[in-house]
Amino acid sequence: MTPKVQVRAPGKINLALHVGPPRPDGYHPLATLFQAVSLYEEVLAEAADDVTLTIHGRGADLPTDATNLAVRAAQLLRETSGVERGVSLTLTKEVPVAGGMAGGSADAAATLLACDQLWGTGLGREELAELAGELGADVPFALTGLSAMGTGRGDLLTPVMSRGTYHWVLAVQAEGLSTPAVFREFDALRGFSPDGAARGGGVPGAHSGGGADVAGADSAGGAGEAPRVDPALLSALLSADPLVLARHLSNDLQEPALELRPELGDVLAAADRAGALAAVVSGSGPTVAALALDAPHAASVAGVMRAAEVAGEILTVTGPVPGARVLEHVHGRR
Ligand SMILES: C[C@@](CO)(OP(=O)(O)O)[C@H](O)COP(=O)(O)OP(=O)(O)OC[C@H]1O[C@@H](n2ccc(N)nc2=O)[C@H](O)[C@@H]1O
Ligand SMILES: Nc1ncnc2c1ncn2[C@@H]1O[C@H](COP(=O)(O)OP(=O)(O)O)[C@@H](O)[C@H]1O
Repeated sequence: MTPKVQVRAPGKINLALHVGPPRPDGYHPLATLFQAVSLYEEVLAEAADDVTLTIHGRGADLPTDATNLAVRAAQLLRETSGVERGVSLTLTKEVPVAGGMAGGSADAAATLLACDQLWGTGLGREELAELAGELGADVPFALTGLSAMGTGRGDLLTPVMSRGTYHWVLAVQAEGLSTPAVFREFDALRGFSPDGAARGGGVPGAHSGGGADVAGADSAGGAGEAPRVDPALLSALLSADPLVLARHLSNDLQEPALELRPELGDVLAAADRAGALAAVVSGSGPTVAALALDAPHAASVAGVMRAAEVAGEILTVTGPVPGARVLEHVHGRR
């Protein structure tokens, strides 16, 4: 039997996303609170001579060449570990493409773990996390999952304690939004030039320093401050009470996403009318995450939002869930 490894990795939503002005390398310092949710990417890695990729589920029109994040992950691990074998990758995608839920990052994380196991490279989770950070700002979080604060480019992770399970209704759009385009719109709205210099005067939201951390009580992303996660959000996650969490959802990229996709205003309004506790654009959008009290409430909110026809699809998910996990490992022989 051909050796094979099956891994799954979750998508994420950002409960809070504070963004600073661009650094000289074009990246923006972030302070974000990630929650991994129960929408998964599955990667089946089978022993082969070359690196190849087949895609099922969403994203059947994504490239399968070396520009695909899953292929890049396999190539990077091969180069780093000196392995000369190949892998046949089969990707089954549930996470919306370019939806602000880091599906491509989950593909990369799942592929790193699957190939690491298949090839027996013996790299530890820490070394895999380093490679993950090279592939994209969101990739390290897809490895670890659960709840974490991301700083730097979003790739420096601090695990965060969270109690209970939160129920979300996701409004998924048929057409994604480009992450770089949303960051560019953010810069334009705040008067930042792409190299980090402020063009205009008052620039609420952040300054040009690279740091980001947990804020003092009322300084989450305040003027002249590095972007920060509000400690009240961390406390809310310990409360296990969705009514408390609902008061702390925020996203600095929501305004630029709405600028580029004004229809998202209708989605947020529909979530409100449907009785969601709160709703926020996830990451760079266009997926909107609406928080519910519990599973029956989420089903009811989803029903009303579906009837409002504001999104291509309405899904219900829960979070937090664990990061990339091996589902099956067949050692076999070739
Ligand atoms: C915005 C966020 C929030 O979680 O999520 P998504 O909406 O993409 O899921 C992330 O920061 C996205 O992370 P990821 O999608 O891995 O980003 P990368 O591939 O590293 O970068 C794509 C592009 O986004 C911009 N970018 C990304 C991260 C960051 N801290 N500053 C940036 O300016 C840059 O233009 C970069 O070239
Ligand atoms: N395996 C992959 N899955 C999804 N997108 C990928 C993949 N590899 C490369 N990409 C590119 O990354 C872009 C955004 O990726 P994705 O993670 O789906 O969204 P987001 O960054 O909004 O969370 C896609 O539009 C596509 O161009």
